[in-house]
Amino acid sequence: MQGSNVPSWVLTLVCADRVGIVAAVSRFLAERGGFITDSQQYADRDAGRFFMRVAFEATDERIGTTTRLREDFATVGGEFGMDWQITAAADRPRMLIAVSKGSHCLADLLHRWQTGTLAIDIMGVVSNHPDMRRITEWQGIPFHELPPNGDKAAQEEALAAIFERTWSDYLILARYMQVLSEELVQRLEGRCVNIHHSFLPGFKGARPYHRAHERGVKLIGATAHFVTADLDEGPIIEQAVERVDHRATPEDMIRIGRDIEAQVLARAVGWLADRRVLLNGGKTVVFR
Ligand SMILES: Nc1nc2c(c(=O)[nH]1)N[C@@H](CN(C=O)c1ccc(C(=O)N[C@@H](CCC(=O)O)C(=O)O)cc1)CN2
Repeated sequence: MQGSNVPSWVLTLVCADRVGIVAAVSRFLAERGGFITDSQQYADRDAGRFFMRVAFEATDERIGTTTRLREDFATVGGEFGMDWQITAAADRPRMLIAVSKGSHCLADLLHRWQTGTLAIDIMGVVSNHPDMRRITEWQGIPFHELPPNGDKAAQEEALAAIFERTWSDYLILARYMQVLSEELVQRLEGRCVNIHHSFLPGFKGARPYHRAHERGVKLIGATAHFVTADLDEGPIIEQAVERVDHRATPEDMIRIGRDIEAQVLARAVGWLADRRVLLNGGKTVVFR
């Protein structure tokens, strides 16, 4: 089998670390003519946990279908107590995007999706303001305006209902400026990612650029992280910084920060789409 339409898959796994994991995985694939195109692994010695991502493709019919692969791999997974996934490389994750009034991260994601450089399906955009309706519907994507601020329960119930109704895999907070309740965060555990406009752990919460300016920092940045109930404390997926100096006003920092935020969030979403991000307690393993 040759060429780009060769059936291909990504296997990711996390399990207690021990001898023989890589051998078992590679034997499983070799027995079925699985051709490994990329393999990365990491042993967290402190946690005693092993992480692995293997991209592989079929060389003949022996490998079968995705369903058959999953049925067969369950034996290996069970033997090692793995938390594993096998996903067809062509399967694009379904993303629901949340935004408030800032367009820069949403516009960047929409452009990358529209130009095919971000392999995701955008199921819709939800917002607590009407401002982003035009840019969203212009791309032919459904826009959902949530109940107004102040009725958090109604707002969150509507958001959760859209997430479930669209069978979304991830909720991307692309500058969505409402703090999600613990109940909603638990409902979306490991499936909700936020872009915070600072280089965490510095300047959590609101108005980070003004506080950074007040502090006189020389670097500003942005952080993409999984969302937990604790504001801006979730496992970090990606970060980046830019140099600033004494002449930079808060407005300059906000302007410089927009580009950093958009790039960091797009990289994080791209790695999620490629199944390159694994949770490791309060941290992540990212097989770039
Ligand atoms: N449970 C969580 N929810 C959210 C997180 C998070 O980490 N955990 N990140 C935020 C995004 N964010 C910073 O990145 C952020 C958003 C909002 C606020 C805030 O203080 N909001 C005020 C209202 C502001 C407004 O209406 O404009 C509030 O909710 O009272 C701080 C940080 C997204 N949600």
